[in-house]
Amino acid sequence: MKLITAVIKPFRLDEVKTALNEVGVRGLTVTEASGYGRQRGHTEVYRGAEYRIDLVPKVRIEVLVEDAEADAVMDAIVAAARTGKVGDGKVWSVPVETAVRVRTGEQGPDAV
Ligand SMILES: Nc1ncnc2c1ncn2[C@@H]1O[C@H](COP(=O)(O)OP(=O)(O)OP(=O)(O)O)[C@@H](O)[C@H]1O
Repeated sequence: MKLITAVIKPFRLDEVKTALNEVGVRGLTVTEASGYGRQRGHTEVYRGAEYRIDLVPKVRIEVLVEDAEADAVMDAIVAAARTGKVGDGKVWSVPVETAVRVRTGEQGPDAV
């Protein structure tokens, strides 16, 4: 299994959710976040306000997937989140040792 984490612009969330649904993702977690990337010296605009050398509002998406799904899920997030402008975000994945579905006790890929 892999845990895919994406930090994206909040206004792209609906597009990303739709794209994830289309590639068969069954669950996800969304959290409000803030941060900056390497362009911190540049100005980023969010809801008409300019943020410069400050933490810019983002959303973090976490998706637990089977290994075979990981590439397609990452590609879907990148394509749906991209505007081509600074601050579009970042997507990464890490290996996951185990997962458990609380209701049934299923473990491993069956729990995804
Ligand atoms: N190295 C990092 N570690 C953790 N979070 C990061 C990192 N880089 C970026 N982020 C998170 O991703 C958000 C979006 O990053 P951003 O798109 O600005 O990254 P970037 O790689 O500098 O790309 P760009 O040059 O297009 O701005 C940041 O606000 C921050 O929350």
